[in-house]
Amino acid sequence: MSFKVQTFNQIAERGLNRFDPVKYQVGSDQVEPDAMLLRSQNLHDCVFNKNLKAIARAGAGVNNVPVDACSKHGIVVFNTPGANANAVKELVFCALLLASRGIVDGMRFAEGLTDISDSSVLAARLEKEKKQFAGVELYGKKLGIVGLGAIGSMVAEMALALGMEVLGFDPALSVDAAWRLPNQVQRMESLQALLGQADYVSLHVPAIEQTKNLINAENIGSFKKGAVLVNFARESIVDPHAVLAALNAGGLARYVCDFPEPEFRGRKDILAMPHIGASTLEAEENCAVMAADQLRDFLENGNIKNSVNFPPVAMPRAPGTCRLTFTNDNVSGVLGHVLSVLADLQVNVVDMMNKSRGQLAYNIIDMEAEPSAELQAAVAAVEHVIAVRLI
Ligand SMILES: NC(=O)C1=CN([C@@H]2O[C@H](COP(=O)(O)OP(=O)(O)OC[C@H]3O[C@@H](n4cnc5c(N)ncnc54)[C@H](O)[C@@H]3O)[C@@H](O)[C@H]2O)C=CC1
Ligand SMILES: O=C(O)C(=O)COP(=O)(O)O
Repeated sequence: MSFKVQTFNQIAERGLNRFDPVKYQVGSDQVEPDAMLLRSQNLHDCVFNKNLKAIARAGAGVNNVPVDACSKHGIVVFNTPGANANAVKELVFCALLLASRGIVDGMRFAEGLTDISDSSVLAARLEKEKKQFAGVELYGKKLGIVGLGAIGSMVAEMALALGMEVLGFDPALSVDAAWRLPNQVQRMESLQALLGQADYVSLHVPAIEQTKNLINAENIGSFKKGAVLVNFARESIVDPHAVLAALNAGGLARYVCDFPEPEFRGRKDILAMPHIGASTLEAEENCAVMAADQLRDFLENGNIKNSVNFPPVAMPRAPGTCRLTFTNDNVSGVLGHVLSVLADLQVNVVDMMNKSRGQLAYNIIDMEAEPSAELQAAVAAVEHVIAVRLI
């Protein structure tokens, strides 16, 4: 059995090395791939080949992948939850400091004194002027965190360790995420309430329909005067025009983000980085290894871990068996129909598993012996079956 994996973006070597070259052809030039492995590559206009079985996003956000269309074609979409969270957390720490102290302006000023060659004259000038670059401390200030998942919870821990008060808002918080959260985080009942109290607001929500322009012209007036907004989530979550208006009016003091816009250029109150939240050696390796391992287990065994559109499924393989997997619309009777097809072909089932998520159901069936050639086509012909594999 061999597979083709098409890669996009910079995928860490450690992840690529997880693919055994005997079984896998991996690279950006693969055509008709079984799977795709990518970071922020936009796949919304991509035409998927019939052979495509899975897409792995080495990272958290899957807004660059047409997940609904993938589900319709039975394509499993994976991400790597938490694998780059620490990298983002550390850059949020940096963002809080950049927004609070005269770091950028002070360094630019010092660099710009090129006409002074005498170090004691330079030191005297810097001492005289440094009052322009004084700032405030994070200790004792309130940080409001919107979205308390993998990144939000780490940011909360970090802020508490810095002596900040932490307010959190997350109406969709999972039980696992709630367990991870430090109990000093004060739960806010609404975004409005959080915005009204926080000195700093950091956004850590996914880019989905419900979070589009989450910070907008209507609620930007709710921020405390002089507050700082930090966005290392996605550009679509913040309306840039609302932010510019609030900065111009003196409501917001600073906007620090990972998503530059042309209108941001030249402004001292906006610090925009080139989407580097996850760009560390460690995060890139973590994401690539996790994504590659998830793809391998799916391609070789049909197991599914960390998918955003399929249920989690893992079944150990009994020695000497042959595995059938199929995806179907989540309606009654399909599994029974498939089992009767197997019975008609005199196939003995050794073990099986059936799980559903939303509109989709996914099944693994281990069979005693190598089935006859017509089995795959017979299962594919069953009404509501979307995709079938023999592995
Ligand atoms: N700048 C960068 O390089 C990176 C950006 N990201 C972005 O950060 C986002 C969050 O990442 P993770 O924390 O790993 O994801 P996560 O899935 O662990 O956490 C997201 C949290 O947001 C919450 N949420 C959803 N809708 C919400 C709403 N309307 N209001 C408040 N909370 C809401 C969810 O309940 C969940 O707890 C990603 O979706 C991605 O867009 C992630 C990694 C790197
Ligand atoms: O994981 C995420 O959601 C990110 O935004 C990271 O993006 P990247 O992999 O650095 O292109």
